[in-house]
Formats: sequence, structure tokens, C-alpha cells
Amino acid sequence: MAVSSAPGKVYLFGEHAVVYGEPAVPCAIELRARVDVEQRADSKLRVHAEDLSLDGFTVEYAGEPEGRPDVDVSESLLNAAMGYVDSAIEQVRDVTGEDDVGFDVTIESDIPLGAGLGSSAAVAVAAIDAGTRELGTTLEIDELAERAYRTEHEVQGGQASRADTFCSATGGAVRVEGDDCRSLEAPELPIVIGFDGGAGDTGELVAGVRGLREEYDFAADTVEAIGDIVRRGEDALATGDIEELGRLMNFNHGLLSALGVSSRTLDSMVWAARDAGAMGAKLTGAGGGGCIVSLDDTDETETALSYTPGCEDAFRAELAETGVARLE
Ligand SMILES: Nc1ncnc2c1ncn2[C@@H]1O[C@H](COP(=O)(O)OP(=O)(O)O)[C@@H](O)[C@H]1O
Ligand SMILES: C[C@@](O)(CCOP(=O)(O)O)CC(=O)O
Ligand SMILES: [Mg+2]
Repeated sequence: MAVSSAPGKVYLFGEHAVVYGEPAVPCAIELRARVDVEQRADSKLRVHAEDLSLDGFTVEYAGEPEGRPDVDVSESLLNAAMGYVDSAIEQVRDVTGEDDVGFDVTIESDIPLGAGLGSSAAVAVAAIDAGTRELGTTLEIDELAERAYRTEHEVQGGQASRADTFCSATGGAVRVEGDDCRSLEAPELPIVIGFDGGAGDTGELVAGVRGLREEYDFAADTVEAIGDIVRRGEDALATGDIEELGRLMNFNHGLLSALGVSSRTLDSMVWAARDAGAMGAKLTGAGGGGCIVSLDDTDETETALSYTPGCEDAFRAELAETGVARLE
């Protein structure tokens, strides 16, 4: 058996715009997905994922050729739920050339699903890493990140950036622009996360922004303006100017909101954080529901969020210096 874990992330800046070639700066956090992979004697794929629930069902499912799990949900919901693991295993088969190999896969994760903290990327990175190692191949980190990106690209309907997967594979703060992926020096950041208990569908939200961008020049300009914010944000990170980082995060949230990917609860958590004195607050990830990220070195934001209607959980997040971890 091989076991790997990989971290989730928050976006300091640049989600969505990064899909269209603008830069983004995500930052890995100490919430991890752990994936155990064991080769089977046959070619079946059996996935045990306790945290994955569909309309209240916890799913244990056998992938092809055993077919779909026996739950009463639509095919599209099922594909959204199962797609990342299925596709990660396809990458393992492709990279090793062992097309008929079967696996038992067990996933345990601290990262809420679909909440903008990059659970999909962490699961893809850890699954591909453990799956390839189980077959005796240890991938370089860049190759692992690239393979995990292909998984996100496929499941998100051909629309994905390398940001989440590179960040999860390498850890730390990173900068991604197209296929240029690099690690960044970052000061210690007082990150506080608010979670509304909900989720958004990344593929759908990305498609929504794409539609706006094609329909309206000013939406395309908004995407470019997010790129400008990221470039200024990089300067602020380099000089350790956390107040400026906060102001830029606020601006970034406004533009994401204009692109239609915020929600009432994300907005109310953002405002609760700002009212409590956070230096900045914005949604993180695809949006629609899920998490906000804010910067505050006092306890005020965490406390205010915990009393904010719609906020289910508020917690401080540490930067994860380690990306993929090879545990067994
Ligand atoms: N613990 C898990 N077990 C199984 N699949 C998971 C797990 N965590 C995430 N996933 C996969 O990732 C998907 C969520 O990814 P996504 O919508 O991109 O949101 P995010 O990456 O922000 O969490 C889930 O629908 C599921 O396919
Ligand atoms: C919206 C996007 O920029 C980030 C999605 O992040 P998450 O899956 O919501 O954690 C999409 C992408 O970069 O592939
Ligand atoms: Mg994702």
C-alpha cells in the first residue's frame, strides 16, 4: 500500500482570472487530504470516501467496470462527485502505462468539499502520488502537479488553471500564470477562514465567468483588473506590507462579486470580518458558497465570524510549508 497526503489552499488573489492567463497567488494551508492506494488482483477500482456525501448519502462506490454507486442522484451530480478520483486514477494508469490495473482507494480529508479550499486538487495530487508509487514510480513534483492539473482540467470541463494543483503539490505560497508555476517567499500571514457550511460547483462557476467574459467587454476588463491586483499584491507580499495585502484582497473580492461568484453568506462573512477590523477579506476559490479568507492578527475576526448568521465555522489557518507528503 502507498499513502500520500496533500494540503488545501486559500487564494490570496487571482482565482477565476487565472483560468484566462492572469497570474494568481494561492497559499497552501494545514488542512490535508490523505489517500491510501492499494493495488488489487483484478482491474476494478473501489473507492472508499467517508467525507463524500451526495444529498445525505455517504458513498462507497466501485468505479468502472462495476458501475455507478446505488444512490438516487442525477448522473451529473454523481460525475461531479466521482470525477476527480476517477480521473486521478486514469492519470496513474496513463503515466505508468498499466491500463488494466485495479485499486482500492481510501480517502480521508480535513478539507471541506467544494468550499474553495482546494479539496479537489489535494485529492488529485495525493491520489496520483500514492497510485504511481504503489506501482513503483515516484514522480517529480512538477510532473505530479501537471498530472493533477490534467485531472482538474478534465473534470472542470476543459477549464482549469494549474494554481490549485501546483500549490497543493509544492506547498507554501506560489505564483501561477499560465504554465509558469513558481514558489514565492511569503511573510507569516495571520489567516482567518470563515466557512458557511455550503459548497459551489467549480465547473459551473467557471463556466459562468467565461460566459460573462464572452458577452461583455467590461467583464473581460474585470478579469484583467484582477490580474493587475495580483501584480500589486506580489509587490506587497515581497515587502511584507500586510495592510496593503488586505486592501488588495478587499478590492479583489469586489471584482469577484461583480463576476457573479459571491453569495449572500460569503458577502456577510466578508463584511463581518471587515467590521471586526480584519485587514482584508475575500471569498476564496470558485465561490458560490463555502469559505472566505481574511487577515487579522487579533482574535476579533474569528470571534465576530463565529457570531455571524450563516457562518458555520471560523478558524485560523497555518501556512503549509510541505506540499505532497509521502507517508508510506
Ligand atoms: N474527501 C474527499 N473524498 C472524495 N472526493 C473528494 C474529497 N474531497 C474532494 N473530493 C472531490 O473534489 C470535489 C470538490 O472539488 P471542487 O468543486 O473543485 O471544490 P474545492 O476544490 O474548492 O473543494 C468533490 O465533488 C469530489 O469529487
Ligand atoms: C476558480 C478557480 O480559479 C479556482 C477553483 O478553486 P476551488 O476548486 O474552488 O478550490 C478554477 C481554477 O483555477 O481551476
Ligand atoms: Mg477544486
